Amino acid sequence: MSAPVLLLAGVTRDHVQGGETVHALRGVDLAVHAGELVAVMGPSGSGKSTLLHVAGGLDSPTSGRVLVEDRDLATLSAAQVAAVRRRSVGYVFQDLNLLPSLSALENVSLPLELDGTRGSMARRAAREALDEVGMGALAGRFPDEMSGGQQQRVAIARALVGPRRLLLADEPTGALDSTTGEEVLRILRARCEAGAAGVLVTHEARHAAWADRVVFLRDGVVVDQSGPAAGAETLLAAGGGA
Ligand SMILES: Nc1ncnc2c1ncn2[C@@H]1O[C@H](COP(=O)(O)OP(=O)(O)OP(=O)(O)O)[C@@H](O)[C@H]1O
Repeated sequence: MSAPVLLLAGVTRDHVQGGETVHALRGVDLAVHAGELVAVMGPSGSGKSTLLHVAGGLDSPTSGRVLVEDRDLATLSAAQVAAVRRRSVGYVFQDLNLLPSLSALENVSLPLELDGTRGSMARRAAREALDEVGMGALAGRFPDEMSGGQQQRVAIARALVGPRRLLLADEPTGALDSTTGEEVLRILRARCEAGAAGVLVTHEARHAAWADRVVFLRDGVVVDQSGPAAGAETLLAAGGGA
């Protein structure tokens, strides 16, 4: 089997808060391969967001190794990690963070332009990403001219734009209605089937059902891993759910 797109090996992350140390991750091992969507579930405070931040180079582990496309982030300079984040990693957060003064097309092309891609090429890639999420016709709209669901799709297009191979989604369906939420998951799933590796943090078993595998965290430890829907339901029934 080829090397995983994302590999966490023995990852710990301690946060110091008010003189106390919180062990947010305590020895997590996780490999996510191309074509795979992995759901991460667990009670509030179990370390899900910390895991996603560490996986995407937004935060550094206290110990252990994080490899993205075979590059060990600990061996890279801050500038090199930033380049990995821009080129290889797409984040979808609940908080959309679209820039209000930019159109959908400009919001999506911005990360590429910041990375030095020529304007015309960046806009072409942005158009493709907007088409992929069914927003091509609204490329000229500004965020306040779009519904919440449309804005979320633009945020996803921004995460997908260019050849990113690792998609990290933290409760990406947020406050969306269930139809729009399902559409977001369908897009993530399709991108994984096209060759990306995805990690989806979710509290909902029916969202985890879109994943190939469910990883269950409790107190910063992976307590179980299983197949899709049935696995998530079983784990929740066992009392792990938030
Ligand atoms: N920057 C920080 N400083 C101090 N403690 C933190 C920080 N970030 C997270 N923590 C703590 O680490 C633990 C794990 O937090 P994390 O946000 O990763 O959990 P989570 O599973 O994503 O929770 P939720 O489902 O509520 O979003 C919690 O105890 C949290 O309070």
